[in-house]
Amino acid sequence: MVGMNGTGTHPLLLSSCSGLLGMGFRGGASALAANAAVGRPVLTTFVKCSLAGGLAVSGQRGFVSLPEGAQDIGKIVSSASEKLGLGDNQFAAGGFQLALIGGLLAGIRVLGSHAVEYLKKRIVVTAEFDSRDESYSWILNWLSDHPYSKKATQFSVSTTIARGAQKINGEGGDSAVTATYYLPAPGLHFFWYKNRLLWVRTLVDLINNTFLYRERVRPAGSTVATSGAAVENITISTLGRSRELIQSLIMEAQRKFIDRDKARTVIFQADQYGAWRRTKSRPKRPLDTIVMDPKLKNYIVNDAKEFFASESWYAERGLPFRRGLLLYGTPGTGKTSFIHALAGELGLNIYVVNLSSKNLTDDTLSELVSDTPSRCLLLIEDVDAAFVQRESKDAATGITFSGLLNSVDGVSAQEGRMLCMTTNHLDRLDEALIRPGRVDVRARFGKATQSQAQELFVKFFPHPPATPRADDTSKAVLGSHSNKEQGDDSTEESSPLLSQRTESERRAQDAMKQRQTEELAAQFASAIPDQTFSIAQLQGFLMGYKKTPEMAASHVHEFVRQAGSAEVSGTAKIGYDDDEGESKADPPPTAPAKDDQDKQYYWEGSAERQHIRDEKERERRMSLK
Ligand SMILES: Nc1ncnc2c1ncn2[C@@H]1O[C@H](COP(=O)(O)OP(=O)(O)OP(=O)(O)O)[C@@H](O)[C@H]1O
Repeated sequence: MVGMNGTGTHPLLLSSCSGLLGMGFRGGASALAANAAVGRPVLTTFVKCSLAGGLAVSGQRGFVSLPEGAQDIGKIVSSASEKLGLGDNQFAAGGFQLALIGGLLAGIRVLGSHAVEYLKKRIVVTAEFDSRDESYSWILNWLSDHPYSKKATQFSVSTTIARGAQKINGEGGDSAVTATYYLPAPGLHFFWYKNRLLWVRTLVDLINNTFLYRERVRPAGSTVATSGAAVENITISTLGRSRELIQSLIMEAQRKFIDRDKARTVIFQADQYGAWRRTKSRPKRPLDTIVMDPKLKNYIVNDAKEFFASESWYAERGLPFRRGLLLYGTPGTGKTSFIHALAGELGLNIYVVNLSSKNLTDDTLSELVSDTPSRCLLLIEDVDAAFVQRESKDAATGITFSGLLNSVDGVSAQEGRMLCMTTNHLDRLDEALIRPGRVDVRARFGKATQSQAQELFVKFFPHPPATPRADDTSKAVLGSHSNKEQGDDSTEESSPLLSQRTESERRAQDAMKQRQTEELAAQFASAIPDQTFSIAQLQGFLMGYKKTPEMAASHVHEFVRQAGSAEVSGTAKIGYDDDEGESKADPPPTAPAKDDQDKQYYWEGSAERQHIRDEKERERRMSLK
């Protein structure tokens, strides 16, 4: 293509060299800068410019034969250089020409990319989702449900739906199998939504500079310490100028995500970076699974409901829209369980602060509290754990008592949240922490009364529902079919009668079982000394007899005699419950001597224990059959 001249000096080389020297250097530099700005390999552009410049000049001077357009450019460029008086100086002229052409091309390129951007904005609607925002989870969840993700040949498998550093671990699966999400693999994906073509893409990985379409950028303002949390972006685009389609997609995704959590209580905890992290979600715990004084239960629930419904009442009086609840009492009496049930009843999520965390400082605590959503339960468990009165219990705890007070009701504290604190030692708390305004309701959770023990038993062994089961109805229908097949004409009339009889028999059976359970519950409760055992202890005992209420009722004396020994209940705990708290029980009549306790397995070899174990073993074998 490129011709050679007879003088031995290659004009193209001459032109390129002169481009680097003299005036051309500046032009080349600006071309380089322009090209760097558009993100293209600079060297390639430089070579292209040099070639074009060289070719144009060479064409003008007759060294090579060039297409007409290029020759015209060459003519314009050389006439311009002649006008500037550079015609005689081959180096200067070549450099000038190169700079002019390079600049021209770079200008065209920049203009071109701006034009493309402009056109894109005019004809493409794009929504961007950042993994630091909750909307990112909506979109991932939506994408994982979209038929495209189920059919895509390139897909990612995940047991989490990530939101920044937050993971939603395997929720939705049963206990044995973790839930799995299928997501389109990183890259560009096209799919249909409401008969319109959409495309989703994640952007270039800036850290590794690889072509992954996945953008990982350091969160704005983050320090090196927080750089572990990479940020990802997803964009969804469609042709057109109306945002309606994408907005409806976002709303659908949001609804789906919220529906997914509707029957669950989501629990957030502070991570080491001082940000809330979604740790788990649980099915909502019904309030009636909590065994406690019904008056107290209703009082707290109604108080909380009233609080969340009276935002304007607080605003009118200039009062901070906050409420504090303190639950105190012996371990295992249901304080935490009640807060979970309360959150379920109110449809709120729980944000848990662990005051003993070494990463927590006054600043992070204050940030965390102000970052809670406007409606939530903020839970501080074992609030006595970090402080004894005003003194920090553990030097490693990064918060001070005044930091805690400021966080819970300082100016930056979020409005609309209910602060729930639990403690086993009310007496260890500083009055300032629990003064009215910070704590509005105090509730004591005591050990089980006899009637609570009875209630627990009935709840633990629920009597079967009195409604007909689906399989029985189908059995009746099946019966009518098989009789028909056998040519029995009377079946059509007798089938409803049959099902009616089955139904009334079942009701009678259910009623009998219910009576039996209640009798056993009464028997169980009568053996339990009042306010001696926590519900958790009683529940632990019942766990040993999950399917045999009769045995639970008959062995309860043993349990009481051994003062709540978990061995009797079949759990792993060994020895006596050493809760000195509020126990009003007399020392257990057959309590072993201290020496025996030290041996731990003092009951080994006892004939009675052996009998119980044999019975349990027999039961276990029966259940396996
Ligand atoms: N009043 C109760 N009603 C129903 N279940 C209860 C009750 N009290 C305790 N339990 C059961 O006992 C276990 C422990 O309860 P929970 O953690 O709520 O007690 P807690 O008072 O918060 O204890 P701690 O002070 O040690 O944190 C849970 O499995 C819970 O279901």
